[in-house]
Amino acid sequence: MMLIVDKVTKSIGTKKILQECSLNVQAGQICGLAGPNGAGKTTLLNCIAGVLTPEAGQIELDGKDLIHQPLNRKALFLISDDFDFHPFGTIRQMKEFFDIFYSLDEGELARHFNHFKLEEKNGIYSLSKGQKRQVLFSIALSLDLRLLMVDEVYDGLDWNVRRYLVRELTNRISDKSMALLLVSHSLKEIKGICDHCFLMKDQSIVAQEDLLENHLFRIQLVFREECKPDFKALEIIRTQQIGKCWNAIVRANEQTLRRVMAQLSPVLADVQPLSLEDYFSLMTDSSWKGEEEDDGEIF
Ligand SMILES: Nc1ncnc2c1ncn2[C@@H]1O[C@H](COP(=O)(O)OP(=O)(O)OP(=O)(O)O)[C@@H](O)[C@H]1O
Repeated sequence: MMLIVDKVTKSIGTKKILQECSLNVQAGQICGLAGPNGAGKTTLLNCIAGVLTPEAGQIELDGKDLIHQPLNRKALFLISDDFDFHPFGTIRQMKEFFDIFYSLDEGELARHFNHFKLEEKNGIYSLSKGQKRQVLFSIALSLDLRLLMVDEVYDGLDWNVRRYLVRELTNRISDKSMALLLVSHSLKEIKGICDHCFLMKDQSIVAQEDLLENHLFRIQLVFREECKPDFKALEIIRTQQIGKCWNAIVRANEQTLRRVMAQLSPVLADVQPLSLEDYFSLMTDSSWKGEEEDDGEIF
């Protein structure tokens, strides 16, 4: 595992923002990080990047401690959604600022600046929000990184810039030397570029999904009488019982699913493939029970 975030806890003032938050990212992965407003996504990125120091937990990149060894952070870069460089500085000064800590590949940087028609002599104040992001992406793409994190990945960027960045970023990770962790509020955007997605809610990661191997289904079963169906052969993610009706979110092969459902012999059965949007909505809906919240008798 390349990035390991293990049980990270962070408070700001008296408020707990992250509570034993854990996630792992492998080299070559493009991971999305989604979740409701205020869930703690930005705080998590800031803890990984060293902008904030957690009070408990471990963060490692390639087995190297990121919390207490700042130099290990040279292998990562965070494009935050509110980066504010000295307003009277120029693009050149911004480049030189990052060059103090990182080693920029000047040729690569010039290629991106040319593409975006960015001139180093220009003042940061003269740039639009999207152009400021273009500068940061150009710098990030010119570094020798293991992990690039982007908060609000497409914020302020037009469709041509997005297409260019998707191409450049996927090229960069194709040799599996690097990974991406991208925060977005749009699951559509996440599905468009990511191969894995984490869902954050209430200060920690509550679900994750492989977007390439997505075999999620929502099943609805109605029985003659109230009962506790035997779902053992299926990987149950969530269940909800309303009288004689059982709803469940399962991860399964469709054939196995249909066989198990036939064995349960309900009066009525419905199977629907589950979209990521629906899955994450259900994971944030407290009327559904997770396996760990059950009394253990059913599964
Ligand atoms: N400096 C701070 N002082 C106090 N509380 C803070 C501070 N920064 C963040 N918080 C709180 O921490 C929680 C998580 O904030 P964070 O910005 O990490 O969430 P987020 O998931 O990125 O949200 P959004 O999707 O709205 O960008 C929020 O409840 C927020 O109010």
